[in-house]
Amino acid sequence: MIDDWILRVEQLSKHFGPTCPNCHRLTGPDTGRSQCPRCGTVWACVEANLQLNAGEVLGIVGESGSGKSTLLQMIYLALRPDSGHIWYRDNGGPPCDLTTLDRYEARLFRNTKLGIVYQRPELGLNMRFSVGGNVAEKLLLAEWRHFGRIRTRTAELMVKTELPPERIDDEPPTFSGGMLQRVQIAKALASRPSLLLLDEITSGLDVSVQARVLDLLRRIQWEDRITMLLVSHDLGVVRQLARRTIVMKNGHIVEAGLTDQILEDPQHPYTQLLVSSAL
Ligand SMILES: Nc1ncnc2c1ncn2[C@@H]1O[C@H](COP(=O)(O)OP(=O)(O)OP(=O)(O)O)[C@@H](O)[C@H]1O
Repeated sequence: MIDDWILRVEQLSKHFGPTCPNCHRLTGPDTGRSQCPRCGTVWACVEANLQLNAGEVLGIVGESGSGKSTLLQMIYLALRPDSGHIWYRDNGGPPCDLTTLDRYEARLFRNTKLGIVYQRPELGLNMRFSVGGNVAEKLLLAEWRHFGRIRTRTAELMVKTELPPERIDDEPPTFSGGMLQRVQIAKALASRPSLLLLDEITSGLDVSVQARVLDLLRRIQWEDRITMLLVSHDLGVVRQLARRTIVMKNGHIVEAGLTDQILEDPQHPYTQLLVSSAL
C-alpha cells in the first residue's frame, strides 16, 4: 500500500514578486506572514512535499491565503512552479515528472488524467454552454471525437451526479448552487480522470446542500476508487472525506497525518487553533 502512489510532490515552491535576501527570515508560519515586508514578495507555497496513494482522498486545510489553491493549481499544471517536482505514475508504471511537460503535453495530461471542481462554478464551467456542451468541451479536449458517444457519456454522468438527464441542454445559470457543483463534478469526471482536484467546493452552500454534495463525492470515491485532493478551510468538511490531511500556514505545510489523529491530537499550535475552532 505504501508503494501504491500515483502522485508525489517534492519540494514544490511558488512565489510572486522580485525576492530579496530577507524574504526567508521575514516570512513563514513563525512570522505569521506570507508576504515579505521589505520587498513585497508573496511566498505562496514553499517546499511542499506530499504523496497521494491510488484511491485515497487527501485533505489540505489552512486559512485563507495559506497557499492551498496555489499548490492545487501547480498540480493541475495551470501554474508553473519555481522549483520542485510533481511525479505521476499510472498503475505502478514508470514515474513521469509533470513539471517537465511542454504546454501541449501538459494540456493533454490535464484533460485526460485530471479533473477539477472550483468553489465558483464560473471557473469550472462555461456559463453560456449547456450541460451537454460543457461535458463535450472537456471530452473534445481529451480527444473524444464521436458525437453520439459524447452525448451518451453526458447522460450517464448526469445520472451519476444526480442531475435530471432531461436537462442536458439547459445552461448553468438555470441550475441551483448545489446542482451547479454537481454539473462541475460531471464535467470533471467526463474523461475518467485518475485524479480529482476539489477546491473549496462546498464553501458558500447551505449545510444541507453541502451534505448532499459531500455524500455524492463519497459515493463516487467508493464506486470508482478515484483519487482525490480536497482543499478546504473547513476541517469539518475534510474530516468527512479524507483519511489523511495536511495543514498549511503561510505557504508551508506545518502538519501532516491521519485526519482523525490530527483532530484528536494536533501537534502544531496553528492546527490546535484550527481544531479548537472547528469543535
Ligand atoms: N497571481 C498571484 N499574484 C500574486 N499573489 C498571488 C497570486 N496568486 C496567489 N497569490 C497570493 O499567494 C498567497 C496564497 O494564495 P492561495 O490562493 O494559494 O491561498 P489559499 O490558501 O488557497 O486561500 P483562499 O482559501 O483564500 O483561496 C496569497 O497571499 C495570495 O494573495
